[in-house]
Amino acid sequence: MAERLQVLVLNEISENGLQRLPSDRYATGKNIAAPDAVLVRSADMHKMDVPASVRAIGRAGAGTNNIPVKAMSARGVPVFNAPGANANAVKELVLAGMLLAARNLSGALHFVGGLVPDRPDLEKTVEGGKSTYAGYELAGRTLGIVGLGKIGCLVADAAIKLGMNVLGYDPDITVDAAWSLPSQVRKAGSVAEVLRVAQFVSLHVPLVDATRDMVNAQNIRLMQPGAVLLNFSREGVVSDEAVLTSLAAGHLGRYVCDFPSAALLRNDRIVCLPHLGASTREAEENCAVMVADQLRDYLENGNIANAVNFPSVSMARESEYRVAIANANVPNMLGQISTAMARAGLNIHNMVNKSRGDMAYTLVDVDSAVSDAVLADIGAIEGVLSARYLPHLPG
Ligand SMILES: NC(=O)C1=CN([C@@H]2O[C@H](COP(=O)(O)OP(=O)(O)OC[C@H]3O[C@@H](n4cnc5c(N)ncnc54)[C@H](O)[C@@H]3O)[C@@H](O)[C@H]2O)C=CC1
Ligand SMILES: O=C(O)CCC(=O)C(=O)O
Repeated sequence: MAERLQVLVLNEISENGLQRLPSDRYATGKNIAAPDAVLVRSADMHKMDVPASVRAIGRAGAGTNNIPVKAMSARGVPVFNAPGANANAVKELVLAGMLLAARNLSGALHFVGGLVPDRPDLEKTVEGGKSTYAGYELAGRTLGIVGLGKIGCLVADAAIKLGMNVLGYDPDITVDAAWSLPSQVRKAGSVAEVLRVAQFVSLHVPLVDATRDMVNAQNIRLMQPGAVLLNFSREGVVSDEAVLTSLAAGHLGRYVCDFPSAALLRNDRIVCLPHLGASTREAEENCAVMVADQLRDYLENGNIANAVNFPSVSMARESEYRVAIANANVPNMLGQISTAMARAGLNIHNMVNKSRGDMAYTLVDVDSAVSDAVLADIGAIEGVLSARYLPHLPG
């Protein structure tokens, strides 16, 4: 049996996903010393020395802020994610979050949890206590969404169906996302406008430099008195300090978030969930299957779909002998690569080259086997970040 590809699995990954990596070709597990690839959910890979053997990283989810993407790009290692695969799960939890806030559900549940079962006045206590938890309805209220990607668009659609008014802000909205939005969604021109107008504000952006502290001490003041802020994006997108100050001043009504930092605990106006957004059977399976399929196609065929740091590249196999090269997006790389191949007497059968920002990626199918020496020649070209030989596996 040919040597199996080694996949280090850093978190619990749905079995349905792991099964996409058949055991005759792949070894998967938590204790793999020289992995070819890594499968991860939320584990913080910034704290880890990513072994030199790693050729690809698959994030079974959306956000990649737990992965050192820049360092991986410099090594020619693509980081795959699973766009949209957990979006419905997050959308449903955002709806739950709005209802938790509007109907005072966490306080109400706490009240009921404290009732004494065999007291004869139980019913009276329930009826007497309930007025404390009276709330308001979502229909007719305004929801502002920052980030109209996979999740933001689903939240917008669901909120419209619940009778809410929706406005959204996303300066880089994709054409597909814009097409998917209900026509009733109003376009906002800034985060400030969203904060000013909406009674509920839900954030659905990645954590990057530009979104860090997106809601902060300066702009939280723009929110309507009693408004609800929902953060299912990431810790860091909202300033905890700004939230605590605004809540203490009686300005912000409630904060609902999926990231329970120490500062946010034990505050009855804050609803903290333990990063549960994507924790449904369906989302875990969708993410794991999508990312395992992408990893496998990359490891075996060099094809790339849904990498956050590489262009999408796919070429049907027309030859048994394929070379995959990641290189800096600078002039004359293709010339040097094809010269190295020609020197070795290799005839190019088919080829595709694409770039994205500083990164370029090339697949070359040749008519005969490629030696280690040719691969080393290509790898030695200045600007080549990685070069792999991918002979077609039988089956
Ligand atoms: N709580 C949880 O368990 C989960 C959290 N997430 C978080 O939600 C984020 C969004 O996920 P998806 O919607 O799937 O990603 P996505 O990539 O489909 O959408 C993100 C959107 O944010 C927009 N954006 C980026 N910077 C912006 C800015 N400064 N202002 C306004 N819009 C901006 C982008 O243009 C894009 O349309 C993820 O990056 C992750 O951090 C995602 C899944 C689960
Ligand atoms: O895998 C998880 O549970 C986290 C999901 C998430 O935060 C994401 O997909 O960005």
